[in-house]
Amino acid sequence: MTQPIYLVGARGCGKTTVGVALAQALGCNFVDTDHYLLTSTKMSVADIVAQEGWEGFRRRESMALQSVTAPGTVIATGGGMVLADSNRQFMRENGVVIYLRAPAQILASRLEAFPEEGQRPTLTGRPITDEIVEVLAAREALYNQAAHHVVDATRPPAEIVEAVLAVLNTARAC
Ligand SMILES: Nc1ncnc2c1ncn2[C@@H]1O[C@H](COP(=O)(O)OP(=O)(O)OP(=O)(O)O)[C@@H](O)[C@H]1O
Ligand SMILES: O=C(O)C1=C[C@@H](O)[C@@H](O)[C@H](O)C1
Ligand SMILES: [Mg+2]
Repeated sequence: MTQPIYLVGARGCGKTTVGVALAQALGCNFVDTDHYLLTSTKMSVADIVAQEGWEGFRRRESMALQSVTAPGTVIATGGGMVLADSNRQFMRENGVVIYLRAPAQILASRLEAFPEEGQRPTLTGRPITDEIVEVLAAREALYNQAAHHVVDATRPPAEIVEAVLAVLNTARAC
């Protein structure tokens, strides 16, 4: 597999968790756009949003997407990467896009257990469960539009990796 693999989906669907394991299984590199921004700006998502607003963060994450795109790489994107048409188009044209889909209730329980507020500042000002329902309703169509493949992300990470490998239908080496 030489084309980049982009993992998309809502906060808590497991893009980072599954991405690390998938890259290991494929013998690929792994990058995460949120982590890339954290290390390149030395600011958390909350810091960037406080200084530049969500608009500034979205601009930076679109640039990060282009910077991290490389052959033989599994790329965990931020939950809002699909919001920009240009990002969806870029991912579809430059690699294989996998939507890790899970219902709001499961996402909320994962995020309540590990909120990581610095990297996941509130998007709506509402409690996590309400926010996830609202955000998923607004974005589900965009995740589906972006994706070449949709994978059930409610199972344990190792099973999700196997499901992704099955849809990729490819040798496990870059
Ligand atoms: N398949 C899974 N089963 C159970 N827990 C999971 C699974 N995938 C991820 N988690 C847990 O859910 C939390 C969020 O996972 P992760 O950070 O990978 O999500 P993400 O999609 O990268 O979120 P974000 O969009 O905020 O970056 C973590 O605490 C992780 O351990
Ligand atoms: O769903 C979102 O809009 C976000 C998800 C995270 O991955 C971060 O990219 C950031 O907190 C925004
Ligand atoms: Mg992540």
